[in-house]
Amino acid sequence: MKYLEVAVEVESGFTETVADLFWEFNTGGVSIEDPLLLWQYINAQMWDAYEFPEKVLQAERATVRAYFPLTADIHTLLGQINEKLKALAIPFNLYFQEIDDEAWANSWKKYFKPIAVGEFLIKPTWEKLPSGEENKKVIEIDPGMAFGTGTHDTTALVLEALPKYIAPGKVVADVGTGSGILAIASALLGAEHVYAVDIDPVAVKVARENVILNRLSGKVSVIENDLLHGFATQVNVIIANIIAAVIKELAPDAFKKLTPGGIFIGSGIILEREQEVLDKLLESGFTFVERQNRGGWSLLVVRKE
Ligand SMILES: C[S@@+](CC[C@H](N)C(=O)[O-])C[C@H]1O[C@@H](n2cnc3c(N)ncnc32)[C@H](O)[C@@H]1O
Repeated sequence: MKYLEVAVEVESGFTETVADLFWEFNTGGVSIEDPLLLWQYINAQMWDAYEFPEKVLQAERATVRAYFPLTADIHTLLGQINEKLKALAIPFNLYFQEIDDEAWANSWKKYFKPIAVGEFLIKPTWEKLPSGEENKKVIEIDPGMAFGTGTHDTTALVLEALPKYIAPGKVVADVGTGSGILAIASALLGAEHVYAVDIDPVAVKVARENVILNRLSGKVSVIENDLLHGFATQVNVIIANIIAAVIKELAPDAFKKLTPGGIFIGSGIILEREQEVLDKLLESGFTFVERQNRGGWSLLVVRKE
């Protein structure tokens, strides 16, 4: 299948804003080339400068790329993206080109390096385990065209929170699993079984491959489904890193599908909508446990008493 790659050049501080705008348009994937961020990792000696093209390291501005299926209404979509970018009132340049999906899958690899988040070390399959990180729980990930390399604040917030809520024996549902990263992390923390659910068949395929890569096929089942509709099993923990509106939609059903004492972890909530999502969770019967904020994103944890 052919895709349209839409590339937007902006100042470093605006990459997440542009990425969020692309997610609003339901892109299948976003990649960010940000020279400032690369230099932060290089200066912290986590990554090596020689691994990145000179052109990217010396670039004055960051580039955010997103991918959309090349369908008949692609020109309308491009027009809408252009209008939304103008409304942000920030300087930008917009480029686009047709690509095949293989090129897209590979575009992630250039900038995805091993990264430590909480107790975990997320490692692309093609990289070696860095020395000094041997005591971390290693998650091998090849994100392909699915969301979830661990570098996004919404994923990192969940990875940091998980050890508090997942103990050996727990049964977990990871709704909106993307690359499967949070389901794999839950299994590594000792969950008895994890149901990893995604509505996107591409994410389901990628998550299944990552589960096999981490030798967790017996512990993680990847299911193509819309949220938890028709899902009959009661679970102890539900994780959902999706977006505010979808978490609100999921809240009443999540309450029903948790056992007493069960925990719901919601992420991907923009800060402006945190209270609205929390209100919906409380209205669904949950009690508040904790909130964490980073980079304009909120993570909410609630319990079914
Ligand atoms: C932001 S990504 C999160 C990926 C990964 N869990 C992480 O934390 O990095 C959200 C995922 O939710 C999935 N999704 C969106 N709406 C959904 C729905 N109604 N049911 C199931 N999955 C959904 C998307 O396909 C996408 O893979």
